[in-house]
Amino acid sequence: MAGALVDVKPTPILKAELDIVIPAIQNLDFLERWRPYFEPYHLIIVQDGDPSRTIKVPDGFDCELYNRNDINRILGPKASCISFKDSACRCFGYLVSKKKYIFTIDEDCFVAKDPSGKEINALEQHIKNLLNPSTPLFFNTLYDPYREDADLFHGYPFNLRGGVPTAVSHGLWLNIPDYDAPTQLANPLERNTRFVDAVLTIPKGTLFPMCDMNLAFNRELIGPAMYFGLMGDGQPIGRYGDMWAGWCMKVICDHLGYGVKTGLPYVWHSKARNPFVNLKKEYYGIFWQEEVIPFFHFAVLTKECTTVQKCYIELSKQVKAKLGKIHPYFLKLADAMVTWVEAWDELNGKVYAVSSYLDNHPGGDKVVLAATGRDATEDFEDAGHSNTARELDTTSSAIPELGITSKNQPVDYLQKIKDLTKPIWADADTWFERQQQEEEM
Ligand SMILES: O=c1ccn([C@@H]2O[C@H](COP(=O)(O)OP(=O)(O)O[C@H]3O[C@@H](CO)[C@H](O)[C@H]3O)[C@@H](O)[C@H]2O)c(=O)[nH]1
Ligand SMILES: [Mn+2]
Repeated sequence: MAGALVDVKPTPILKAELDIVIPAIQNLDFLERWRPYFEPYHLIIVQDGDPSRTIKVPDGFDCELYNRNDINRILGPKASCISFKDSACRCFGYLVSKKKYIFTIDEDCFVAKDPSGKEINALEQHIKNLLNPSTPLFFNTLYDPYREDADLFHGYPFNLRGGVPTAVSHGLWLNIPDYDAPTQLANPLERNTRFVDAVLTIPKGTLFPMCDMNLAFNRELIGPAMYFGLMGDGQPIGRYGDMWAGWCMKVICDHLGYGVKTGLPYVWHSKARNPFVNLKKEYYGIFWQEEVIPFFHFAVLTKECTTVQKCYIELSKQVKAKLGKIHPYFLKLADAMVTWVEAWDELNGKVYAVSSYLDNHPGGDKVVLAATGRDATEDFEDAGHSNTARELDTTSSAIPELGITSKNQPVDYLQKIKDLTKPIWADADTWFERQQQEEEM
């Protein structure tokens, strides 16, 4: 019966709903290794560095490639917000994509194997993570309850068992870990050989160091927050783009009631970079992060922040006011955050956050996501949100803004238990003995 109570959806391939974004400074021969997994998908290659160089992509892949000239042509003056000579440039791919989901991977990451020697289909696991809810509001000690072989533990509140929509799936890496330069210098030969078969929701109110080597997200839910900042050429800092995005994204997910998962899938990270080169890029970040992280811990978004864009603009104001004192760089970064949102809205239109939809469209309206013009009403209801949420009385255990919208959710689960176990009630007193006999045979 494991898993019977928590509906585990089969994993669709989503090839028409997902783009793969890869930042590149060299030929993408690594795609040959991923061909069985990536070939059905559309790739968006963001070529960094000298635009006159040619990046070769193996035949047979459906892809579009953008170099710096393309970025300048498409964004005009707003191109100033896209980093140059840093992997943070990849967020341009999130901007120009028109799909619901994004998977981003580095070109030195390959297919990993699990302890049994079986290849890991990283994309399939990310899709599974994104399509199943997260549990940021109450920690499930058996990890991700929405996996085939797991469920919600005794004592898990029934009115939270529906979980919340998952916005981000943060995968991990075997072999070369994503260490900062000082840690790498102190442990030059350390390799990550530990495969942990778990997916965890990062609890609400907890930040984490997001790594973009093996990352997937729901672009319609959280896309406008996935800006990787001003890194690399012309900037005092580099190699912090993914972490910056992770801190902004997590504060916004916590506010809007979305979940962030980390754990499976693993990829094989093949190359360590020169720690001395990395140290030069990271240097300021190592000191600034000790002040930036408390800033995000205590950042407050008000109830007027009902869309990702509004949250992001509010964060940029707080960055300017509170981090500008650390270094003038943060004043520039705060402006770039606004430019990014303007570029996003210019290319994609506004994307509704779930709770904002409830505020702006009580009962009955369709949920049409302007980013893609897609009617997302069904997803919206599937994710446990219902347009009738506004009609719930406030005495119910429902917490609409946290994505818990159905006051009869506890009844749903209890009713499900009754329905699933009905056959047992017929001969309850002998059922258990029979189970034990069968297990002993
Ligand atoms: O200037 C650059 C450098 C690299 N790229 C592309 O970005 C990825 C990652 O490059 P690389 O593997 O050299 O760098 P790592 O140190 O392993 O990067 C990881 O560490 C963090 C840096 O912020 C981040 O979490 C990971 O990306 C490759 O695809 C390069 O081609 C680039 O575009 N521009
Ligand atoms: Mn790498």
